[in-house]
Parts: sequence; C-alpha cells; structure tokens
Amino acid sequence: MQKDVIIALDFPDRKEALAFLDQFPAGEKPFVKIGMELFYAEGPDMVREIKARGHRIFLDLKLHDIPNTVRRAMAVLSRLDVDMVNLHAAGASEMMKGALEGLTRPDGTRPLLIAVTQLTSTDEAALKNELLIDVPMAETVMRYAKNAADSGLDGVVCSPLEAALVKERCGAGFVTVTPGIRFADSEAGDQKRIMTPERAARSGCDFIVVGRPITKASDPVAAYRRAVADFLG
Ligand SMILES: O=C(O)c1cc(=O)[nH]c(=O)n1[C@@H]1O[C@H](COP(=O)(O)O)[C@@H](O)[C@H]1O
Repeated sequence: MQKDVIIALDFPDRKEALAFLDQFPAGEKPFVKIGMELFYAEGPDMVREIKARGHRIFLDLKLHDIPNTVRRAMAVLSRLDVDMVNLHAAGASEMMKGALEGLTRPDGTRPLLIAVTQLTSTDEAALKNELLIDVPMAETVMRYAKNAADSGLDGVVCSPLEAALVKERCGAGFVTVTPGIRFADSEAGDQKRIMTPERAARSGCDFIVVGRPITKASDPVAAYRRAVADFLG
C-alpha cells in the first residue's frame, strides 16, 4: 500500500473547496477527502468535478444503518469514481458484508472499503461512561478491526495510536487510515487521540488524514508539504 497524506476538504461549498485546491500548482494533486459537509452541500457533482481535476478521493460519508439500506446506498456510491469509502464498524458484520456487496460494480471493481472503529474524538472516559463499552480503547478498536477484516473489508479508520496493533492483528496488508493528526504546534481542537505526522510514519499508518492543520494554516500548501515531508520523509 502506497502511503500518503489525505487532505480533509471540510468546506461549506464548492466555491471554498475549489478556491482551496486552486492554491496548488497544476501538477500537484493531493489525495483529498470529501466528507458530509461538502457532499451534503454540493452532492455527487462535486465528487465528479474534483475527480476530473485529477485528485484521488476518499468519500467519507460513514454509513451506519441496517444491512439492506447500506447495501443499496453503497450500490449508488459505486457509480461514483472514488478511491475509498467508509462506514461505521458499529453497524456490525452483516452490514459490512452487505456494504461490500453493494459497492462491488458489475465488472468486479470497487473502491477500497474502510470501517471506522472508534472516532478519534472519543476518549476512554466517553467510551466507558457514555458508550458503556467496558474494555480499553485498544481492545474495542481491535475487535472492530477484526470484524471488518473477517467481513472482507480492506481496512479501518482508527487513531494513529492503534495503527501498529491493527497491523499486528489483521495483517500488514490491512489498510490503516488515521485522522487525529496534529503538528507539534497545532491546536488539538475536538480530537482526543492524536499524533504528529512524524510519529504516525513510524506507527503503521498507511494514510494520514489531515484537515484543519492544513486548511486553516496561513499557507495551506506549505502546511500540506510539511505533512508530506514529515510523514513520507
Ligand atoms: O472517517 C474519518 O475521516 C474520521 C474518523 C475519525 O475517527 N476521526 C476523524 O477526524 N475523521 C475525519 O478526519 C478529519 C479530521 O480533520 P481535522 O481534525 O481537522 O484534522 C475530519 O474530516 C473528520 O471527519
């Protein structure tokens, strides 16, 4: 798996998203993530337009519903030419298997399907006191990762703190996508389980997802290049 930095395009509309991308020189095409905010505002045309500009796309809609609904929704998403999509592993194995079935195109191809384990904004206290999960964070992440692997998925979203253990339990080829990335001098914001790009590089992360430390930087292109240099060396 070719490691890379994915920029979270968390913008309210097409205008802001394209203005952000236009700051990059023509030959530099970062891997980007389109999440709920931009997708709900602009719909599938936004995905098509960014793809046509030459970017790889992680479509982050975090599906979580009954198996039939997720299977049918994934079949719709399979018509978009994206590289990666995700769902919540909390929907359990039958839902994940349904998703895989729905996402697979008639010619057998499909984007990577990745399961969110525990959100990087969740800490041990919320896990125990609000979600009533009475095992340590790493244990629930590993169980969800194992469920995803057994259901045939390609990998998980987890925090960089758990990436090495996921690789150990699910195999080196099982993809780890890790948000919760902060430079040493960044604000954590709402993220709880965080790591710098340099440390993430040594921790079994295949893809780091970086939003605000790049998009809110005074020089976003320089911040992106800093993340790439720190992560890919
Ligand atoms: O699935 C995701 O991408 C995701 C999962 C997760 O556990 N935590 C998480 O932060 N994300 C996404 O990763 C991005 C992180 O953005 P920043 O916190 O601004 O770097 C956001 O777009 C989140 O929606």
